[in-house]
Formats: sequence, C-alpha cells, structure tokens
Amino acid sequence: AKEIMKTHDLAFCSRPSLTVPNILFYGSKGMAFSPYGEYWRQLKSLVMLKLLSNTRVKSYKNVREDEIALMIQTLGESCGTTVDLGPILSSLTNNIISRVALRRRLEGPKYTKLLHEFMAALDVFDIGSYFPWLSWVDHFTGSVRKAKKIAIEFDEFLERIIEERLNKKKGEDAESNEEEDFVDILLDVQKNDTTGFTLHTDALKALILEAFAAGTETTQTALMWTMSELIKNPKEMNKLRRELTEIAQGNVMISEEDLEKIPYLKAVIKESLRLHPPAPLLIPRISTQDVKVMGYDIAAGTQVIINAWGIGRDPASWEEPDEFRPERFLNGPINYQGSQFEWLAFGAGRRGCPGIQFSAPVMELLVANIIYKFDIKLPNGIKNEDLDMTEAFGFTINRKFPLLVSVSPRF
Ligand code: HEM
Repeated sequence: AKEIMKTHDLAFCSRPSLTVPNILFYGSKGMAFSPYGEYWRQLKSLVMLKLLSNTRVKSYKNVREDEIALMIQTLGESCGTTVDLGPILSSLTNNIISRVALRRRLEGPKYTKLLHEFMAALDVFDIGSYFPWLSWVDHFTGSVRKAKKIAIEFDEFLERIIEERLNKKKGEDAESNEEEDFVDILLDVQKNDTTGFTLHTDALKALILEAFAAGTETTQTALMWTMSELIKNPKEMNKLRRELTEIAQGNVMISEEDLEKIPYLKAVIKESLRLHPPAPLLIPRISTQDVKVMGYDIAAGTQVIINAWGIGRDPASWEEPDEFRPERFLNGPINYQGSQFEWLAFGAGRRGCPGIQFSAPVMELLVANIIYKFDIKLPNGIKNEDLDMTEAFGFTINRKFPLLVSVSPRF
C-alpha cells in the first residue's frame, strides 16, 4: 500500500471509469470518481477550502449536536423494548448530511427510499467496469437500467432545490442569518468565482450527491461496528464508560469540547475501523504511466485495488489481529490520515478521504453519548459476548444481521 499511495502516489492517483458511478454522478463529474488532472485538482481545492475546511466543519456543530440529541431522545423513548440500531443510525447520518448539504432533513418515505436505492445501486459490482467485454451482463442484470432511473429521479429532486434557492436568492435572502449549506456555497462559487474555474451545474449536483454517497453509509457502517464491538467486549465498554463518566462531571450529555479529553474513545473508534474499515477495498485506482513496483513492471492503465481490511488484520503488523484491543492505539503514531499504511480506513495520499474531519466528531460524539447515557443489552437473554459479527457483502461492508438491542437509562 505504501508503494502505491506514497512512493508512487502520483502514478496511481487516478480512478478507472466505472459504469454505475458514471451514470449516478453525471459522467463522474464529482471528486471521488473523476480522473486525476486539473479538473480534479480544482474540485479538491474547492471541497477542502469551501465545504470541508476546519472552520466550515466546526460551523456544523449545532447540526451534529441537535441530531445526536434527537437520536438519544428516540433511544430513551424506546427503553423497555427491543430496538434495531441500524435504521436509527442510518437516519442520523442521512439527516446530518442532508441538513449540511441541503439545509433540510431527508424526511418522507419517498426520499428515504430514493437515497436507499441510490446507495444500493452503488453497492452493486458492475462487472463491465472491470471486464469491458462483459458489460452486456450489467444490462442483463438490470443494474444499468436501475442506476439510470435513480439518476433521473435524483436529478429532478436537485433541480427543484436549486431552482427554489435561486428564486429565494433573487428575493429576500440577502440578510438571512441562516447557516449556508453546500448548495448556497456552490451556487456562490458558480456565480462569483474569481479563479477562472467554471463550476457547471452538473458538477455542482455531483458534489452534493457525492456527500451523500461518501458520507452517509460509511459513517453509519463505522458506527454499527463500533457499537457491535463494544457490546461484544463488555470490559472495553466499561472502561470507556468510566472515562466518559469522569469527564462528563455530572452533565447530561458529553459535549464536543469533552472529546479531546478522552483518548480511549478515539482508540476505540480506530480499533473498530481497523477491524471493519467501512470501504474495505477503498475506491479503485488506475495507473497513468508505466511504473515499477517492488520489482514488477506495471503498465499504464492497470487497475489497483487496495485491501484495507486485510492490511488491518495482517499478523505481521498487528499482535492478535482479530482481537478488539483499543489499547494498542493509545499513545501510538496511527492517525486517521493513514500515514502509517498499516491502518487505512480512510485511504491515504492524494486520493485519501477529504471527509475525515467531518465524520470523526459525528462518530465520537455519538458513541460517547450512547455509552455514557445507556446500559445496553442484547435481547432474549443472548450474552453480549455471543453477538453475531457476520459481515454482509458489498462496496461498504456492514453487518449481515440487524443489531437488535435493549437499552435502559443509566441516570
Ligand atoms: C467513516 C466515514 C468515512 C469513511 C470510512 C470514508 C472512507 C473513504 C475511503 C476509503 C476513500 C477512498 C480513499 C482512497 O482511495 O485512498 C474515501 C474517499 C472519499 N471520501 Fe470518504 N469516508 C468517510 C466519510 C466521508 C465524508 C463524511 C465525506 C464528505 C462529506 C467523504 C468524502 C469523500 C470523497 C469526496 C472521497 C473521494 C476523494 C478523491 O477521490 O479524491 N467521506 N473515503
């Protein structure tokens, strides 16, 4: 991985052209699937400076705190019953992205279903992307037809939002003190950019869709596995709870300011992402020039898939690799950026994930508050240690079976 993502990062930092993402993201006009070059560089700097900068991410604090408080309330109301954590965490991550990108919650069954179909379409392995002579198979399985239908429906939805926003801008909006969302920011770039970069409306829409595609299911999956590992490992859960209780000093919620004071929480999340990187094979790359890697000649145009799941469980790097032992990350050098190449949940190098700063506080705040506020048990007398950890198959690897729990308030 280091050879690909550091030593030869420049040679391997393009993306292959993939059928379904091409359909869903307006000919891969977003950042994640566009080939390396001037266009991608412009998008990356736009995303890093305007949408996901430190200051901007901090300004979404209210959204995070609101949505997490709502979720905690929902869980509190379900005490005494069995709850499925999956849908609750899914609506949390969808609503956070939706409020930040579109200034609205994704309410109503129509859009929840559409988003679900969108994510499912991306999860499909379209064989034509890897073996072009077999692309007829994708037409046969219907994946291309489905992706086209979803693309049209989402386009209509985004068109309406953009139109609403433009009409509003013309009218009253100038003095509004509402927080800007991604649509406002991107429309502003489109109108006022002085760098000479033209942001076409298709690219604007692709960037919005990408925030959903890249930021919802990945975060939900990470949360599902972190909660699963903590439930399965009561000793670690209790240790975390003790630390949270100490830091909270009797307050009803753990706040974002508290997070920096709880290194064990970060260690828990890193350990869970080591065992269960949500995108276990990252996003494929393609070489743009002939290059020699560890003595092998790799021709330009070769697709490379990095197995972050395997790297995270490699016994050459990790003692007892299948065990959940957050302590291994305390005082260690491993950071979310993957600079050690033994831990790659967010990828690394030029094409590494730009959403780390965005998702880290969501994951930390949510796990901290659930563990701090509730005792969690498995239903029907199943012992926590016996929780089934089977993985489902897909581009993101989530739990195969629902995570059913019963929660009771601690205070
Ligand atoms: C736990 C949450 C997340 C995980 C595990 C995750 C993981 C990843 C991974 C593995 C990649 C590919 C990296 C590579 O090829 O080296 C990636 C790329 C990307 N992620 Fe994330 N991500 C998460 C959250 C987010 C969020 C919240 C956003 C935006 C709001 C985001 C936006 C992107 C984009 C735009 C790319 C493409 C970068 C490029 O190709 O230049 N991600 N992410």
